Amino acid sequence: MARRPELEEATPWKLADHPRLGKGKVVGVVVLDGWGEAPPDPFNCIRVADTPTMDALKKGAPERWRLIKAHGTAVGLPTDDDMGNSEVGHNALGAGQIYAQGAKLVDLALASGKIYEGEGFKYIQQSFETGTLHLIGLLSDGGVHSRIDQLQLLLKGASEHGAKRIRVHILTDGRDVLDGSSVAFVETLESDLAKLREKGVDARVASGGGRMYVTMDRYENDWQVVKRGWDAQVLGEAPHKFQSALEAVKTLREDPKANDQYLPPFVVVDETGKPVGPIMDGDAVVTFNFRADRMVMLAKALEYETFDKFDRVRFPKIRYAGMLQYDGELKLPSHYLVAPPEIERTSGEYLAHNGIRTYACSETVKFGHVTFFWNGNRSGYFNPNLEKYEEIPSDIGIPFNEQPKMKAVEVADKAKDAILSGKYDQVRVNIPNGDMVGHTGDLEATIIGCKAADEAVKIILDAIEQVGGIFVVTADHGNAEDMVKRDKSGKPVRDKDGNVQPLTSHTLNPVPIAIGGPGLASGARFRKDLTDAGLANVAAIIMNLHGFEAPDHYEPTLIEVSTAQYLSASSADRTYQ
Ligand SMILES: O=C(O)[C@H](O)COP(=O)(O)O
Ligand SMILES: [Mn+2]
Ligand SMILES: [Mn+2]
Repeated sequence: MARRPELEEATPWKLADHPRLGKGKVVGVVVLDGWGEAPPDPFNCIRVADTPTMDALKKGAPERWRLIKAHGTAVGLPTDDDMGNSEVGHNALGAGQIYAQGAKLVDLALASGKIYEGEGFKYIQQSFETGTLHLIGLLSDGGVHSRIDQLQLLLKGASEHGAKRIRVHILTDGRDVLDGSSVAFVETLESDLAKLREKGVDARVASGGGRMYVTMDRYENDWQVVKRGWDAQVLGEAPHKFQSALEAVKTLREDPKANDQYLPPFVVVDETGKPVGPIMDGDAVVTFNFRADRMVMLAKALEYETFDKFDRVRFPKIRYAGMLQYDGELKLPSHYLVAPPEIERTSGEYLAHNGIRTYACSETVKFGHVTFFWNGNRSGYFNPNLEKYEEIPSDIGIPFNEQPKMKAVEVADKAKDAILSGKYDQVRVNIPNGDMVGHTGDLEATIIGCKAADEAVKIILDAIEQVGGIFVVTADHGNAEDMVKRDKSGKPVRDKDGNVQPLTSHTLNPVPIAIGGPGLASGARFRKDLTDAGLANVAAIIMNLHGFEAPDHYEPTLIEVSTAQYLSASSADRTYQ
């Protein structure tokens, strides 16, 4: 969606009072990451897990529980075949509006050719005569952080616009796509690069590694991840050396414990053992991921003159552009190929203008989700006097199936303290387990993670009960509710030995939303219409619960307040209402 400057002028920041819902109640907002709704099934870890709190919300108060869409066009993705993800999910939850997201904007810019006319491309183009163009990013068709078809178009377009020497630095996926799919993606890329070579462009893969071990850390959880990538991409140094990327990925996958997400770093070398593509002075670099969170750290390393997160050894003088600008507040990177969605007038900004005091918390791996993504990809506060964001350090250097409870209870305890403190009107958290453990593909661990997430919800709901507050519990997209690769009819795919393949990715499923708490007016319930509603409708709900009407340009609220002070579920059934 285009920038709408008219909003700045015409729309006041002051929100109208809600005619029926009062002010002054603490509102607890819980986002369960990767918690979708699907029928019971042995591969639905949420249904298998013991989740009494979430079950009570669903069964206890049917007028206050419903499903909302969390994927595809409902969250601004190109098609309804696109699974949801945290960036678009939290953007929609926080912004209350549906914006065409990075994936779509890049598609449009590539299709129209406008990408090559923009400032970002013209900037890197200045290096093409004498330097190399390096493309760094996630190699898959997951559509969450990047897409291989966009990389293919960019390779073609860049060579047609003057790039003579191109080096691709790949990050293998296995998280948004099936583990093991890296080999086929490398084959596709190698074949494209071979075609470019036939046309006289010196194009090769120069380095690689698994996304979770090389480069794609987020929220400064572990800079060593970025350093491993830097050493391979910039310095041409890695523990593994191969003469081609295909040989690299095939060989590294021979290790029985190998996993695309965690492949070790490698560099591609020539016959003499020399790396074929370290990043040098005078080169151009593009990070081709459109999603921000896992590219910001590398962007800082590539762009910031002063940098102390690890020893860069060499800081090449390059022309660097992101596929998008990843951080609107930091203006990072300063050059980019496609303008990001200008997510404006988020609920956080509105509520800050209306005096709402907000506390937000998660553990490191999801901290930016309830702050940065929630606020439309802006870091920092709208009003530091009204907001406090707190981060619980995540475990470092272990896959989350080894610690599936993660910091769920710690995050919930922080939220509880914030709720009981009387200092905040909104207490917002992200509970990561369903998603982070779900991405490991480990069913047993995911079941433990879902139980822990449910316990965290209970801690928060109990605190809300204690202060007479209101809660909203929802999720950003599915993951843990479907953990197996399925055929078109929905049956798990089994190999000849009867084994299934774990599904590590998100899903297309809707997510639940529940409202309640002693502070919620007794006639408040979900409307029966708007059956197609999605995550973007949640911001209006939250504004209502703070006693405000949502602005007209927001997706509509899903709440109505009936005059008959009656809810059909018997209160005996209701643990929370
Ligand atoms: O970055 C990741 O971990 C995955 O690609 C997507 O997961 P998220 O959208 O839940 O962060
Ligand atoms: Mn998520
Ligand atoms: Mn996820």
